[in-house]
This record gives sequence, structure tokens and C-alpha cells, in this order.
Amino acid sequence: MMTNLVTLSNVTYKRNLKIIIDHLNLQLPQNNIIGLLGANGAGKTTLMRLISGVVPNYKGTIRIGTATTNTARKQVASFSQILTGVQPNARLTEIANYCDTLYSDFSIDVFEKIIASLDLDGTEKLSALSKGNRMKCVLAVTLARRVSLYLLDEPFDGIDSMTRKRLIKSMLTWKPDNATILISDHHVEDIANILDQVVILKHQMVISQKSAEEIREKDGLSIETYYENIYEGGVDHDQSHDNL
Ligand SMILES: Nc1ncnc2c1ncn2[C@@H]1O[C@H](COP(=O)(O)OP(=O)(O)OP(=O)(O)O)[C@@H](O)[C@H]1O
Repeated sequence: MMTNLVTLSNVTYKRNLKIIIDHLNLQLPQNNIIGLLGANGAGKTTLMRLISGVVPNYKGTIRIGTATTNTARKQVASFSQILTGVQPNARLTEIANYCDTLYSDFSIDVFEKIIASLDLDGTEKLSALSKGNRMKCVLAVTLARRVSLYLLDEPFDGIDSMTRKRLIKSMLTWKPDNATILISDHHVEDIANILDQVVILKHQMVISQKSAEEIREKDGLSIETYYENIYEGGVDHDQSHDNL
């Protein structure tokens, strides 16, 4: 049986009177790679921020393992917005040392191994990195925290296909056993073959959650087609039973 790592119950989040997340319920199992899909503005980044513990005012409950408060969740989830606020002039090794002081779970050893495997030079300054190299750095810093949950918000945005493959390989290599990765990406097909599950967000809510295997084998669809069908107002046949 799958153990749930993350549970959101009845979570509502408003910003300037606008509802961004509406009575959302979601459970994410342990040791899974989960794709978070949805159009621009669907709320993917907001959902990750809520789970990671950086959003102060929301209604409902959010739990990662036994961590329920924002402070406790920050300790057990590594969010890819980790470089926000880092001095652009900092060198990569300085960033790692800084993260090491911030997070007791940070592994400088893992960070160094990841950047070496991605051909990044630790003496480079963050501000001097190309977009692709910056993304490599983001992934290295995020994964160097040894935690049970990783929240990766569009980690391959604007990345060429070869670099993307290397980043995906790195992610799979360095994911701790039993950890869960929630990953958003606008190009579903890029990550489809590594996903265990797909969660689709629309209209401030989760409109579908399904295992990737079920989509491929039972529904006979690619994840991309499944996503487009659901998003365009198609019906999840398993939920309606009208395909019987
Ligand atoms: N700082 C903010 N103030 C007001 N509204 C915001 C703010 N940040 C996000 N929103 C709104 O919240 C909604 C969800 O935004 P969010 O960035 O979470 O979506 P997303 O699915 O990550 O989008 P994208 O795919 O474009 O990154 C949007 O309607 C957006 O306009």
C-alpha cells in the first residue's frame, strides 16, 4: 500500500480578494515522481509555495509527514525557489556554504558532485551563468538538501533538450530513496516518461489525479493527450464510468 507523504485538506488561498486556490484536497504518496500540470495561472507555483511553507495566510490544513506548521514544512521540503534572495555576485561554492548554514540537511558533498556531473564550475558567479547553467545550479542546490519532498517549479524552462536530459538524469540519480518529487512543466512530453502520477490543476482546483501507468495502459493515451483531453473539458472516463 502506498503511504501518503503530503496531505492538503480543504485548502483555500486568496490574494487581494481573488481566490487562487479553492477548497483544494490533495494527497501525494511517498517515493513518487508527480507531474503538476495546468495552464498559465492555474495555480501551480502557488500550490508549491503553499506546500513548502512560505505562504503565511491560507485556510485549511497542509501536512508533510508529521510537519503541519509553515516552519516545520520548510524544514522537510526543498523548493526550487531556493536561490531567491541570493546575492547575484555570489560564487556557486559560496551559495552552497550559505545554504549549508541555513539548512541542517544540506550536503555540500552532494552539491559538489551534482555540479561536477553537470560540468559547472563552482568558482563561477551566479550572475555570470547562462540560463541553462543557472537551472543546473538551481537543481543542484535544491537536491543537495536531503529531504523527503522536492518541489521543482518548471526546472527545465527554456532548457535545450540535451541539457534537459542531463538534468533529469541528475534528478533521478540524486533523489533520496523514498523521497517524492512534485514537478511542474509546461512541456508535458519532456517529463512524461519519468512520471509515476499526474495531477492536473484547473479553476483553482485539482481536476484530475491519476497514475501514469493507468493513463498509458488502461486509457491507452499518452500523458500529453490525456492532459489535453481533461483540460479542454473532456471527461475522465474512470470517474464518469460512461466508457463501460
Ligand atoms: N503576487 C500576486 N498577487 C496577486 N495575484 C497573484 C500573485 N501571484 C500569483 N497570482 C495569481 O494567482 C494565480 C495563480 O498563479 P500561479 O503563478 O500560481 O500560476 P501557475 O500555474 O504557476 O502559472 P504559470 O504556469 O504561468 O507559472 C494567477 O491568477 C495569478 O495571477
